[in-house]
Amino acid sequence: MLKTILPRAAQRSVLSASRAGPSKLSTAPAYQILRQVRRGYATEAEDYDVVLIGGGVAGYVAAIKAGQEGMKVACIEKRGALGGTCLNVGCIPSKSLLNNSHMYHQILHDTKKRGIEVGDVKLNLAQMMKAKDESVNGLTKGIEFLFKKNKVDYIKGTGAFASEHEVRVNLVDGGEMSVRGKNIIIATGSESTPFPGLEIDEEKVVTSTGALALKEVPKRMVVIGGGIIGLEMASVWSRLGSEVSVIEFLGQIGGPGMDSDIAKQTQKILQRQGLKFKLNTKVTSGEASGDVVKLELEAAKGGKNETIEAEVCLVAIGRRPYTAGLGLENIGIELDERKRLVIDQEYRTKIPHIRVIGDCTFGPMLAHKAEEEAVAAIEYIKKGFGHVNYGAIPSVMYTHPEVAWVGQNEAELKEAGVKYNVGTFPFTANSRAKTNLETDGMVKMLSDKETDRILGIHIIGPNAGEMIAEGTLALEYGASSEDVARTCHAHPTLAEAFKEAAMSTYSHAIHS
Ligand SMILES: Cc1cc2nc3c(=O)[nH]c(=O)nc-3n(C[C@H](O)[C@H](O)[C@H](O)COP(=O)(O)OP(=O)(O)OC[C@H]3O[C@@H](n4cnc5c(N)ncnc54)[C@H](O)[C@@H]3O)c2cc1C
Ligand SMILES: NC(=O)c1ccc[n+]([C@@H]2O[C@H](COP(=O)([O-])OP(=O)(O)OC[C@H]3O[C@@H](n4cnc5c(N)ncnc54)[C@H](O)[C@@H]3O)[C@@H](O)[C@H]2O)c1
Repeated sequence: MLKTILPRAAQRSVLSASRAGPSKLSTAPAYQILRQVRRGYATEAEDYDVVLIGGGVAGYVAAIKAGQEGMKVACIEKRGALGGTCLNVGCIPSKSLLNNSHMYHQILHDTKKRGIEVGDVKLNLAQMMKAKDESVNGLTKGIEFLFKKNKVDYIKGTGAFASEHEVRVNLVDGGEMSVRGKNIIIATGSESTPFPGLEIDEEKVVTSTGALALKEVPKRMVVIGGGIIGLEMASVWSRLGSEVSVIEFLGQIGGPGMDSDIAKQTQKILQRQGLKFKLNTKVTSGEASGDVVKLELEAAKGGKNETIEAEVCLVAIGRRPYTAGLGLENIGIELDERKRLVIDQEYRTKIPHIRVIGDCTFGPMLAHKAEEEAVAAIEYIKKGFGHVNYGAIPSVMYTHPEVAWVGQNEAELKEAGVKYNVGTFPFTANSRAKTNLETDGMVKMLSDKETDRILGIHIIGPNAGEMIAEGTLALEYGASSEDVARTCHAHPTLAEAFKEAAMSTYSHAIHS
């Protein structure tokens, strides 16, 4: 049973406004909540089949899927907009800035050789940010539309467990309500891991959220962490004119999963674009003083120390699950040592009707992984079976060129003692890449030495993020490299490089 509890002040405002007549009543704050309830943001109906806490990719996809399955569903989201990190401060705004900063950089440095001479090129950062915000707003509103279409009740507020079946919600517009769920799914996502001692103000010391909304191009930017967030944001601001240095603790960039051959090529290309790297280097401390941020650096394996200064410092050392204020103590659910909610293969916590999906539990922190889990979790509830192949989840870094991979990399195969074949094909030998004057990069394929089954695909090159879909499908269907090599690919396309890498894995490529 859903209860709408209005604060005393709000009750008074409804009462006095109702005495003043209908025009005053409709603007009273408490009436707005009731109107939200009637509009479908919340409902006075009975218990829900499924309640989602969190309206990010995991939560909103699960809510829509549950609606499609005919279940009575509510989704509680506290940020005042649907789509979570991905749509509001992650995938979408970062790709908008990556795309448009690339166009700007290309017009400045690349079009002349193509026979396109452009006059006075100017950056209008405010307009670039506006274009980003418009994409975000359009997409988040689109989810609200899908909620209505699939009869999902959208409750704007912060949810916390009152008991195993009841979630208390502090509404964004004031007031409280409680919802009961036969099933409750936690999808509360993740947050940036802070760097000890460096206070985030999102202006000088920023996480990705601040880096997506800087008001001017900093003269210098220092990035702590050469993972995906670090490299995507470093690319944006370097293209727009900042001198960017990336400090990475490990001996290679790209974060976990990137094949080391590909990581080396990526670093070379990004260096050519102007990025500076310090690998095997640990940031030990930092502070903002006056107009600059100063970081103390130390060689990871001991050695000389140095100081680096910049106008803006981006902290990009990973993300951690977010479960603050969820009232987990009220239901006795615990976190593991990395603050992840512990679940079984069907996403169930130790309280079986409470499940967890997305960034706040195990696995890569990726939007498409969250989406797969959302569909599977609802299928487990509705039908008793679901499916996610964790061995075939692609990763894409949207730098230029893009870097994409799926399956295992060479170091992982070596460590597991698996015998494998390697095939590579460079874009310098691909006709379409040559005509497009975009020849940086290669496709690398790894297959089982005995069976030829594909084990991993690693690409750096133009449109790698699209091309990896073919690799993911091949991996999902258990294809051999010969299967791909014998599949006809249209000419002239970049995808021919994928086919030729497969040919080189099981036999020989034609064009190299
Ligand atoms: C800069 C950046 C770029 C990224 N780019 C990509 C990319 O290109 N591709 C990709 O696959 N992934 C990308 N990611 C990762 C992707 O954003 C996450 O994997 C994805 O958002 C996870 O979805 P989620 O639903 O699990 O969590 P989230 O998207 O974090 O959503 C969780 C939601 O729950 C809400 N919430 C939390 N607690 C409560 C509560 N108690 N009550 C109500 N609501 C609550 C939060 O407000 C939030 O909206 C990027 C991340 C960042 C930071
Ligand atoms: N395109 C995408 O799919 C995309 C884009 C952005 C973010 N994401 C997701 O967001 C998550 C977080 O991204 P991220 O880049 O912050 O994390 P990450 O784990 O990918 O990279 C963090 C890097 O920081 C380094 N590091 C840690 N401490 C350090 C220190 N003290 N000094 C120097 N280096 C240090 C680590 O060695 C690592 O390489 C990732 O899981 C990623 O999947 C995905």
